[in-house]
Amino acid sequence: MSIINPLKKKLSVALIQLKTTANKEQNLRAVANQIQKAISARSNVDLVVLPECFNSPYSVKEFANYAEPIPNGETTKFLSKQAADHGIFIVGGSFPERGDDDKIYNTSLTFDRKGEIIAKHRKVHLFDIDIPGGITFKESVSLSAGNKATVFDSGEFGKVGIGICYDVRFPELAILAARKHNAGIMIYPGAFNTVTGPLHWELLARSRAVDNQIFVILCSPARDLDFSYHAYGHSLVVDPSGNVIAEAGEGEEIVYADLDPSLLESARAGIPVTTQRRYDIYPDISEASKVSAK
Ligand SMILES: O=C(O)CCC(=O)C(=O)O
Repeated sequence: MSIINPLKKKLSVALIQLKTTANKEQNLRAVANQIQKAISARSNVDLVVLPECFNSPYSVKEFANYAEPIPNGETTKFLSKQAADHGIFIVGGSFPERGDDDKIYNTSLTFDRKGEIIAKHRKVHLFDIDIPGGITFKESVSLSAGNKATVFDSGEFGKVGIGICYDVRFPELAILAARKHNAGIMIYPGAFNTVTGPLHWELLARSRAVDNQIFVILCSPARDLDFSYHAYGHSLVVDPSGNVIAEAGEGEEIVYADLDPSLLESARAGIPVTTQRRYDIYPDISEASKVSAK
């Protein structure tokens, strides 16, 4: 059985883990500086990834105040120009979008080397949790959920799936991207916290990678204890065998990694689950799980 390798060539990525302030212009300036820094440090960077909510505080009270239309808002134009000026792909973290329906979404845009938007993902699973003594957060107070899974075709290095933060807890998005669309990479801008981060951040990234034998990238804001929401940090890259190949600490940092197609090939050749699945005995898992969720 021949191995399908969706990653067409080696891809050099830079994950920008930075602090977010309440000042949007300052946040955008900081992103521009960090992108410049990444490109100067590694001239071969193909793809830059930013964190969830990199231009606004991560707060249900603030999303509406920072929300912008797409594509005519300031942040879209800024990211497009950064991608075109540097000739790189950018997965633009996420920022609050004001939709045509006047609802607010947590949205991630991806740009190609010319600055064109090639993907738009609205977070589909809103972060509504309540852990007594731990953390309570309810994005649905001010955000609406997107209603589609997102995969883009980069052309040069194959297909890539996008999710945002809490989306990583739902294996279905990565399964769809990897198995239906043949994506070799899942990228999740995220902002886990100091309660669920230590428990699940790395575990979930490694799980999605091993489930599908793909690369998984998670990019977080840096931790800022002066802010109400304490992001976990630890932006990371996991290879298709589940190894963490690059990881940040908690502060501001740029994480670099090369995604090497041979790692994907050897993971799939050594443990050939991609060719051993028994679709005859699990023909429609999503129908079955809908029943159990009732
Ligand atoms: O799933 C978690 O524990 C954190 C999720 C989160 O912070 C988010 O979706 O923004």
